[in-house]
Amino acid sequence: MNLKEFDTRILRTRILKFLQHSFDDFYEHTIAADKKGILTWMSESYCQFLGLTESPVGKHITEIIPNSYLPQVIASGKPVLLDVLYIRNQWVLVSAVPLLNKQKEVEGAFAFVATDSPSTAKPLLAKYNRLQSELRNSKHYQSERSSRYQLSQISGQSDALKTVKHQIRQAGRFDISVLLTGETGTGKELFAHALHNLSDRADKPFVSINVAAIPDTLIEAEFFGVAPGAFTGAKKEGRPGKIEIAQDGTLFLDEIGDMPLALQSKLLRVLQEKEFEKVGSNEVQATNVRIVAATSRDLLHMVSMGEFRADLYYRLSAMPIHLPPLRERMEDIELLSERILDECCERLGVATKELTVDALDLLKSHDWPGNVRELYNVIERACIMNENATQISGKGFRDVFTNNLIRHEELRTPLAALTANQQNPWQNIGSEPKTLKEQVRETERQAITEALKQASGHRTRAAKALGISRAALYQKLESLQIN
Ligand SMILES: Nc1ncnc2c1ncn2[C@@H]1O[C@H](COP(=O)(O)OP(=O)(O)OP(=O)(O)O)[C@@H](O)[C@H]1O
Repeated sequence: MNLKEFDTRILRTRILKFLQHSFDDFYEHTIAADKKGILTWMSESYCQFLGLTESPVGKHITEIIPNSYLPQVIASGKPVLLDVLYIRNQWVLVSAVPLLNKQKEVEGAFAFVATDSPSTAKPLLAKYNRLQSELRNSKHYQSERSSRYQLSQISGQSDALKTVKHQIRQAGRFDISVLLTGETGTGKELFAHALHNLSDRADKPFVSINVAAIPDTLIEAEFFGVAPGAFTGAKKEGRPGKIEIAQDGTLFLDEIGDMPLALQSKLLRVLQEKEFEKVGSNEVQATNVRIVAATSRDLLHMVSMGEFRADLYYRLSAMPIHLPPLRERMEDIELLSERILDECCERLGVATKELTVDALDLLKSHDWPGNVRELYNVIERACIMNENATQISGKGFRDVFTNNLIRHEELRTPLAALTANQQNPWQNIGSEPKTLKEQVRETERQAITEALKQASGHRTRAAKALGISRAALYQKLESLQIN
């Protein structure tokens, strides 16, 4: 062996040693299977992670991990150098390599798995989860014309909720207008989606429009669309309105109580005559949409005050369905909380958790003025505050409630809030320097979140406290992706 060959051998040995140590540090679990996919090895830590009480050796890999990469690696003979896999409610990092004999035939495969190795896997997985949630959000925007929720996805077993589900199923069978009423955060939008999915229009568009979020000056164009060259500055080719986009499907009008009177008469025409005209056009267009409207306001009272057209009210409420507030269906808290907890852990990329008995008792004893939305926010906050815990106890929620109260006080004395923030503006955000734009976004997000909490999720009150219009608040909620 010449000197050069000797150097190369030493170098290779060193590299292999280094790799071995890196794998030990980085990957916590290992698993191997033969060429038929029968498990020949699984590290004890992996067995524990998977919750196995006996050795899986001798079983087919897919019996233990149905979505494992090993069968694919065995079949192709090609490695999966680094990928993610969803196991036991969390994402893990996986590297899988084929084991080849001298003839380069596949003898089996070996995989390394990292779950929450603090140095490498955690930041990577956290980033992956963040990207996933951004992707989900962007898909949500892309698919705003499709309906996302089924009735079965709406949690709750209380009699009150069962009655609502029954009414929604009934309404799904008839092509009539439906008016969903109920306090803020009771799930009106969720039920509107479910209703659409149950109807004959399910494979047609579901288009949602939040009447309160659109300034009065723009609402007509948003609703009916704009004719080509309708006015200076308008697009040459014009643009369709939501009514046209929802053709043959469902048009969901959220916060219908905020619809200006002038538009109310035009909507009545849509309902009665099934026709409309675009802004800047006299051409009458036929339409076929089902209208589902929702409001948290007392529309009948508005009718008596002359703020809402009586004829429109009766047209819209061919089938009125009232959603009960959470405090009237406390039996649903447990199911709802568990579902929301799982969802939050997955979305935030934190360890999966369960709720202790005293945590559930505490949640059941709260009044929930902000309904399910408030419950969602409280659980989300508890998840963040107990990021690495496997349980959230009553104390965990008491901390959230206390924290909310303190921050509400801060909000009432803006100077105090300002001073507190100036002392350590990034205490909850991390230590990396942020651009001015990010800082402004974060400050806005905090102020809006707190205002909503203080107003128990009531958006009109929150907008008032923040000194902005409802429409501006809705735009911020959307751009800052606040639930
Ligand atoms: N039964 C439920 N199961 C699961 N999540 C729910 C349920 N009801 C409401 N939510 C959640 O609560 C939040 C508020 O729901 P939604 O927006 O449908 O309420 P809303 O009555 O339309 O509120 P607003 O009147 O303020 O627009 C959403 O995050 C929704 O996913």
